[in-house]
Amino acid sequence: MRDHTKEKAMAGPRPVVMSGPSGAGKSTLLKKLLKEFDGVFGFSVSHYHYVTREVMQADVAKGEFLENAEFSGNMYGTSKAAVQAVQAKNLICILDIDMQGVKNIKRTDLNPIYVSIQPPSMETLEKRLRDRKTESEESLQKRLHAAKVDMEISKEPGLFDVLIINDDLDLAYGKLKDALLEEIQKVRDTNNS
Ligand SMILES: Nc1ncnc2c1ncn2[C@@H]1O[C@H](COP(=O)(O)OP(=O)(O)OP(=O)(O)O)[C@@H](O)[C@H]1O
Repeated sequence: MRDHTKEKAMAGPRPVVMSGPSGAGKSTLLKKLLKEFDGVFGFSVSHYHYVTREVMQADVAKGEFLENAEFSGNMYGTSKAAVQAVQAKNLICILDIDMQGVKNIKRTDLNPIYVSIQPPSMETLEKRLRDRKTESEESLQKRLHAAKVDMEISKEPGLFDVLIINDDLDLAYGKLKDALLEEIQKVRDTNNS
């Protein structure tokens, strides 16, 4: 059998997908994580691409992008190469992506840990989004609708490795840490060796 140990070591730590509806608490949990584990996590640079539309579209078609979107006529995306660059620095790359992004990344060989952050209920989600005071009524309704869809799809067996209901923040954070502990330890071990 071929020995893949070396290749894996060179690839670096597994990335982490953090998905879930807007307002579920992804940023809140991430902030805690970054505060507790300094120098362990990294972010892929989501860049505007100064390439022609044709080049970008070809890359998207080849599956080089995990996410791509278009804002005011510009195309942008998170590329696989950007994630690998973070891994090469021995950092756990955090990918805050939506369901479409999750499906795209499944088609790559990046092998992330898939985490879904979910609100305890639609009512709680609505309250949190309203209290956050970041949305207009229209955008709030849009997010609530998208959340319903997201909550349903997330239950699909095998789609996520861990599904965390963010009710009590400290409990949810504990679960997130448990899911990532092995990878965090690897980063630390590599740094200390
Ligand atoms: N466990 C919790 N209990 C109570 N409030 C919470 C909890 N987790 C997060 N919140 C609050 O809910 C709101 C939404 O959380 P947050 O902004 O982290 O969500 P998000 O998933 O990152 O949303 P978006 O995708 O829109 O950025 C925030 O105001 C946050 O302070």
